[in-house]
Amino acid sequence: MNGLSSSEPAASVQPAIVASVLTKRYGSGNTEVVAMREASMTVQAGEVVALLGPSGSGKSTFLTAIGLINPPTSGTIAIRGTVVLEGELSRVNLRAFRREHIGYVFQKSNLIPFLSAIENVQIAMLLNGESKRASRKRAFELMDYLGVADRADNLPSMLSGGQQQRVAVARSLANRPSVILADEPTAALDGHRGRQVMELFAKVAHEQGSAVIVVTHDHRSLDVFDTTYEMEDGVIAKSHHSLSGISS
Ligand SMILES: Nc1ncnc2c1ncn2[C@@H]1O[C@H](COP(=O)(O)OP(=O)(O)OP(=O)(O)O)[C@@H](O)[C@H]1O
Repeated sequence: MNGLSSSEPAASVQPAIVASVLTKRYGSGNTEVVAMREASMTVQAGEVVALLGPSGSGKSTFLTAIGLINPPTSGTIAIRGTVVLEGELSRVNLRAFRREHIGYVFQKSNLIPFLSAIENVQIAMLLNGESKRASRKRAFELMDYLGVADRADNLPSMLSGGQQQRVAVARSLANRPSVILADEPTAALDGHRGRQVMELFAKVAHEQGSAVIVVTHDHRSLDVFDTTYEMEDGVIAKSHHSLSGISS
């Protein structure tokens, strides 16, 4: 008996995201701002997390650090068991890693203005080596799911802010990333559409096993999330409210 069996821990047992004691300083001397102070968070595959906090508390700084866009000054970030950043030092090719594993939805949709809505979704897949035909099919399905398929061939400038944001959400899901990060993705949407987008993130997390972190000010949709964190003055803490336990 060689002892190798299916009881061997699978790679998926690793948390999807482990952020450990992240600190971020902007500037120096008189103008120094400490935007994150020893912020830590572990997110499991399939978990959908809300990050709340007042303006300027460091939420975007935290999210862009996890998104490998804005490295922390110190602390480590591991994604699916791989240490990707140690302070500002990258341990992997960040651009390639980001493209393969991370979907990001910004406060503003950041669509490419000279590509149609569907091309904006498709391009994420084309860059990952997907065929034109398969990427167009999936882009259309995602847009249909988000209620913007009828605007597929329009340029972003012809779409409302909310429609642009839904295209951006479709784009973030295109490559079935293991980590999805969204910075106030529903700010431009009405309550109903906003809730739909939050529910979609939860569905993607639960069905595809993606780890999702959503920065939000919208307390009305908090029941959709598995875990809620609050950030204040650069410090992250798990929320005391047990949302699943709210009965009223
Ligand atoms: N590039 C930068 N240079 C200097 N200071 C910055 C920079 N980016 C952010 N900050 C500062 O860091 C702190 C945290 O900002 P951050 O954008 O992360 O907060 P936030 O919680 O996302 O805010 P909001 O909810 O308003 O988007 C703020 O004091 C901000 O002014």
